[in-house]
Amino acid sequence: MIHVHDLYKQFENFEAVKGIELHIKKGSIYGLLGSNGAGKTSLLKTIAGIYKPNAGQVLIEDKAIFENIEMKQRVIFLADQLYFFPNTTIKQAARFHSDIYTNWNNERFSRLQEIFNIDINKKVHRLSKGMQRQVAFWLALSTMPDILILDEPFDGLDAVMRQKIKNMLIQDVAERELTILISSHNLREVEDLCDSVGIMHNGKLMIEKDLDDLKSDIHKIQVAFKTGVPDDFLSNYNVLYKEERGSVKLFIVRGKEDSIEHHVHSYSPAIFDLLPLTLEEIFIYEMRDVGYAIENIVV
Ligand SMILES: Nc1ncnc2c1ncn2[C@@H]1O[C@H](COP(=O)(O)OP(=O)(O)OP(=O)(O)O)[C@@H](O)[C@H]1O
Repeated sequence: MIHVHDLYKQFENFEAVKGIELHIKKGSIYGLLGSNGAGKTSLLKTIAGIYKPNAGQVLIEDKAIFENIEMKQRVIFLADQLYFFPNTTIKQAARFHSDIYTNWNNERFSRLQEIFNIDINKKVHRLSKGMQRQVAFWLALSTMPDILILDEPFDGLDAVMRQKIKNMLIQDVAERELTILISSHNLREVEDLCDSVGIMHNGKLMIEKDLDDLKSDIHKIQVAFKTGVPDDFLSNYNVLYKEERGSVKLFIVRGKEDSIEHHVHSYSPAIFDLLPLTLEEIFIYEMRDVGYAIENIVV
């Protein structure tokens, strides 16, 4: 559905997005992760057709999105910093959206009011930060988009509202094949929602994988041997990290569970545990692998 091909976005002399290839299937939820300043927002805004690419292409259903009014009807971008016209009430904002978006669904807007439970005559800028975010989702979902592009979407929402909104998103994906691209630093949220993830660093996409594949491809090993670690232990594996915890050694290794288990057992360890990593741990070790590590800083 979304194809990004060799995409570059430059601000004056600074290249924020450098040759990105990205493919998102219809009806999937894609999580874009990355370090601060990696270029995620720049990429999202270019995919949403807000920024013009300096080179490369963003194709949605094989058509370029930039200045494509028809396509923009079907794509909603929710920015990390929301903007509403000054002094606008929710009702006025809804009317504005209904004038712009031809698929606007008034019935849905009314039904969602029961969930968000905010008086539509209230001025949006007088609402709390979390309530403004609720209004943004309320309006976005009422336009019946085919693609939702979300930049730090859950920022400011309480836990109950976050779950409600996630359920609504999942329902739209299941029922009408909504496609979602979401960037968040809350990796637990991404882990819950997404079926594919991409990790960006310094303007480039380092990894793009199904979440299940990503998780089945990297493991934590805790192991101890009676007579120290054998010399060639894990020599055929890509070890991302190792640490000694007394006699127990910890390794973060790329590889499938079966292969690692078979390999480690062949050395008859005294203690052996093989554990999956959370997305947060995978992110930290993958970033460490490209030189973006947590330092032991003493202040
Ligand atoms: N409008 C702009 N003009 C100039 N430079 C910009 C502009 N927008 C972004 N940049 C630069 O591009 C780089 C990437 O910024 P971007 O906001 O895309 O990163 P990000 O991955 O979303 O970061 P974060 O996780 O911190 O929100 C940064 O160095 C930023 O200073």
